[in-house]
Amino acid sequence: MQVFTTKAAVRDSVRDWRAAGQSVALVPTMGYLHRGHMALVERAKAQADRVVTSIFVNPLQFGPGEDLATYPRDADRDLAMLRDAGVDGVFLPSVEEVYPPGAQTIVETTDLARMLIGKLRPGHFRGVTTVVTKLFNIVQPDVAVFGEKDYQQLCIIRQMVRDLDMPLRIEGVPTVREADGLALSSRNVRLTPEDRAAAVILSQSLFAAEEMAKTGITASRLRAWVAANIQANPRADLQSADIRDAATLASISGPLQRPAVILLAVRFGKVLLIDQRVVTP
Ligand SMILES: Nc1ncnc2c1ncn2[C@@H]1O[C@H](COP(=O)(O)OP(=O)(O)OP(=O)(O)O)[C@@H](O)[C@H]1O
Ligand SMILES: CC(C)(CO)[C@@H](O)C(=O)[O-]
Ligand code: BAL
Repeated sequence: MQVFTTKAAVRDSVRDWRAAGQSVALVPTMGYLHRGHMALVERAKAQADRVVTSIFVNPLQFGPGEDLATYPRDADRDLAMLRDAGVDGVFLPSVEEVYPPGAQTIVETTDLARMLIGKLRPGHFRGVTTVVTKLFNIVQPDVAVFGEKDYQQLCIIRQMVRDLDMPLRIEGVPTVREADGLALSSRNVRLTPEDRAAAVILSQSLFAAEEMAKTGITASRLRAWVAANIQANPRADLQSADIRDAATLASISGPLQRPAVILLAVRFGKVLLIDQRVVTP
């Protein structure tokens, strides 16, 4: 496995692979890897001859007062996991390598980036789409793999690729969960034991809502039930609970007619957890 710290180094290797007729998949991450990330790597391996994983905690997607400084990091452990998984290259750049002084250009989807998590974290998705565009341009993959856990992020990236005619395919991978249902997330390690136990309320609410969706309940009632179920837990500080069209993220309120996605953002102490579930009528 090669570890690249510069854009030039990753480009050189990708050029050699391409010259040998090989296809390339990219798995962008912020590191502190877990089984969810490894599911993305497995999907990438099934989609291309070569797999590059990037590890970069992107300052541009963190707002003032967010957890950039305390975001969990362990590059050695990450590299060992990626080597064991048979990844070909890891792009592990410094902030200066990605953002040389004087950069001015941003990439932004308009409507999709302002709703939901975009309201809770203003500017967050502009940081994501800007860095993801840069990663796509640096690595030039045939396919890039993202998790459905960050559902809005996945929708925004698909929209960006369509809107800007980016020449690659986007693959989404279902959320990998702990045995009790909690979605794996790098931030889970920052939960206190009490909050870790309480955090199961997200997936429990989503799984219950999935069953309720089959009974003809309206979208507004389902949203209200999920919100109330989470608010009944004294440790959970509900930030948002929404039900949207699964394909477009448009608001819905009446009887469910198409697949819908329930999107949750809940704070436990200082830790913001998100989760989602697509439900079908
Ligand atoms: N439990 C999971 N199952 C599948 N994919 C996941 C899971 N968790 C994260 N991913 C995906 O991994 C990629 C990198 O995400 P990231 O490095 O931010 O990890 P994370 O665990 O979501 O961290 P955090 O939510 O704490 O920022 C994203 O495409 C994300 O959707
Ligand atoms: C896609 C991403 C790697 C961009 O920094 C990040 O938002 C993430 O880890 O989901
Ligand atoms: N997985 C999304 C990255 C972030 O929370 O900033």
